[in-house]
This record gives sequence, structure tokens and C-alpha cells, in this order.
Amino acid sequence: MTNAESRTVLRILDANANRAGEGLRTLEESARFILDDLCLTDCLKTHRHDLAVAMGRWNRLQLIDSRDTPGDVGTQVTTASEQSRADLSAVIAAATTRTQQALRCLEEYGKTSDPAFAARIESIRYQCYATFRELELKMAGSNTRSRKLRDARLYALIACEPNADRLEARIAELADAQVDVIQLRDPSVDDRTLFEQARIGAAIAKQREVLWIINDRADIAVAADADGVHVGQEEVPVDALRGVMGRERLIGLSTHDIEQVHAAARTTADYIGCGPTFPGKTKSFDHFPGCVFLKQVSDAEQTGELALPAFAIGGIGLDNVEQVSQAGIGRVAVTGALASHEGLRQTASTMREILERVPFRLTADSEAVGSVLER
Ligand SMILES: Cc1ncc(COP(=O)(O)OP(=O)(O)O)c(N)n1
Ligand SMILES: Cc1nc(C(=O)O)sc1CCOP(=O)(O)O
Ligand SMILES: [Mg+2]
Repeated sequence: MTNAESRTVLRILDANANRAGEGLRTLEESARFILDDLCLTDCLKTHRHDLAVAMGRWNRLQLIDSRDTPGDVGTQVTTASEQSRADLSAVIAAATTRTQQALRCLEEYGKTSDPAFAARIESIRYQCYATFRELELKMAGSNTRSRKLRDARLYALIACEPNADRLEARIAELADAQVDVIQLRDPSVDDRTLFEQARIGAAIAKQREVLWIINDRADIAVAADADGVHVGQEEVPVDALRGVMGRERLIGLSTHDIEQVHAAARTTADYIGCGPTFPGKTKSFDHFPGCVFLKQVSDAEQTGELALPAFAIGGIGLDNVEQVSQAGIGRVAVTGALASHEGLRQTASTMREILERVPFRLTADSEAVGSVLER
């Protein structure tokens, strides 16, 4: 190669090393601040470090000297798609593509001067493919969960079953009845049993595309790979649990008055349960905030003070779901109403029909992205 050609190669290597480094840093921020994923953050940092080490083969001053940003015709060429990103996943998709392309350029042009350098970059590129795959799937997973939750109308709370087959059948019948979310709530079983049912249920719920939430136990929810956890007012605070659950899993919080609802809105909770609405057989209460409370929650949704999906809970069934929807709440969480196999589909479908009279205010993707950004 002539001196001029060598200088051009250096110029290309310098530009693409910067591009790949910036892309990796962009992705590292998403693993760290969006997904809260220590392992992925660490992998991306390692790729950035490996790239810097590989680039150490070139003389830094010569690389910088070859740089000619004002004379670079490429800086004038921009496309409309570069100027905006639809959401956080689009930021990540653009950064992965840019990084992969930059690594390929480093490899190809590096081959002209140093095949060993090119081989090192090739190895980094392959490692990046695996990391990027995981990152994009995790992002898709977290978005899917929030989206499913926002579209949810029917949430069923179930107890453990005597064995895996019975649990599978129970989840299947609820999924067939178009139940959107299932919570495993069983204060009567030991930790091992709860974990086993949580784990088996998580796999079945995933297949059936139903959200799978574990009551009270964040540790079991994570260990079992559930979609989330539900906690009450006297349990570990939501923001403290966020560190355990990560950004991608859901956290639900029980609320019993409007002050608790406003407080929940200031946490990283993904949804709230609001009740008890009516007396029921599953759990006894001394006080019933009832439909007056539900109306306050609905008003808070209307004014935009509350942007979290709110599920009315407590003694709700076919006989009174209309009162819930008239209070302006279009989502319910129930145990007793969906406990019986008989007429399950019909009950669920009638309840859904009544709840669907309440339009959602939280379906826009932009709002979902907004809440992720605020965290
Ligand atoms: C959806 C939903 N809402 C409320 C509750 C009640 O949670 P909590 O107050 O923690 O009471 P227990 O369920 O733990 O007895 C819930 N589980 N789910
Ligand atoms: C577990 C629970 N928590 C409630 C609350 O208001 O926080 S009401 C409730 C029981 C829900 O079951 P059912 O639909 O059978 O009444
Ligand atoms: Mg609880």
C-alpha cells in the first residue's frame, strides 16, 4: 500500500473505532438504566474495553492525525430516519446496527495492514452478536409485559394446585377464558411448593401468553422467572423491590385509599390493585372503601394524575361488576368469581364485556415509553 493508502486506512479505522465505541456505550446505558441488568452492562463494558485494547495496536497520535472531520464528506449525508427514534427499542436497534457495521469495517480495512488485528475484531464482533441478541430480546420482553398489562381487563388470583398437570389445566382454562393476568397467591403452602408451582406456572403462562405474577414474594418471582410480583402496603416498598426485580419485571401494589394511590404513582410500580370493593369469601376486611374509592381512582386517571393501570379487587363478580364499570374502572382482579370450572368462559366473557364499556386512557405506546424514561 502507498503511504496515502495507509493514511486512508488509518482514517477509516479511527472513524469506525469511534463509531463502535459510541454504539457500545449507548447500548451499555440501556442495559444499565433501562433494564437494570448487571450482567449485560458488564458484557457491554467488556466489549468496549476489548475494542480499546485491540485499537491499542495502532499509534493513537497517527490515528488522530489521520482524522479530518471538516473534510469528511460523510458528515453532510444524513437520512430522515437518523434524526428521530420512535422509542427506546429503536435507539437500541440503531446502536446495535451501527456497532456491528463499524466492527465489520474495522475488520475488513484492518486486514490490509494487520490480519491479527482483524481476527481480534472478528472475535469481538461475534461476542457482540450474542450480547446484542440478549439485549434486544430483553427489551422486547419488557415492552411486551407493559403492553400486555396496559391492555389487561381480567386478572385472576389462584392458589397452588396439587400437581403440575392440574396447574397446567387451571392456567389453560383461564387463558382460554381470555384472562389476561394470573397471580399465584397461596398463603397456606411452604416456600418450596410455592416456588415449584411458580416455576411450572411461569413456563405454562408464557406459552399461553398470559402474565404470571407471584403474590408477596419477589425472590420467588425472580427465581421462577415470573413476569412480576404483587405486594401490599405493609410489605417491602416498591422502589426497594425494583432492585431485586429489575426494570423488565412488573411490580403491582395494593392500595386502599386515594392517598395510597397518589403515593403509588410516585413509585416505580407498574400497576395498582384498588380495594376491597365488596365483601368476598377469599379474604376478610373490616373496612370497604368500595365504589367511592374506585370513582376517586377513575377521576385521578381522567385528570392524568394517575397513569398506572388500576385493577379493582375484592368480592367482584357477575352480580356487581357493573357497579365497578359505572365507577369508571375497566379492570378487575378476582379470585372467587373465576374459581369454578363451570361456566368459567361465560362468566369471564360477560365480565369483560361489561368492563370494556370503560375506555382505556393508557394504551398509547408513547405513554408507556414515557413511564420507562421517567424511571
Ligand atoms: C391485584 C391484587 N390486588 C391486591 C392484592 C392484595 O395484596 P395484599 O394487600 O398484599 O394482600 P395479600 O394478597 O398478600 O393477602 C393482591 N394480592 N392482588
Ligand atoms: C387478596 C385480596 N386483596 C384485596 C384487597 O382489597 O387488597 S381483596 C382480596 C381478595 C380477592 O378475592 P375475591 O375476588 O374472591 O374477593
Ligand atoms: Mg401481600
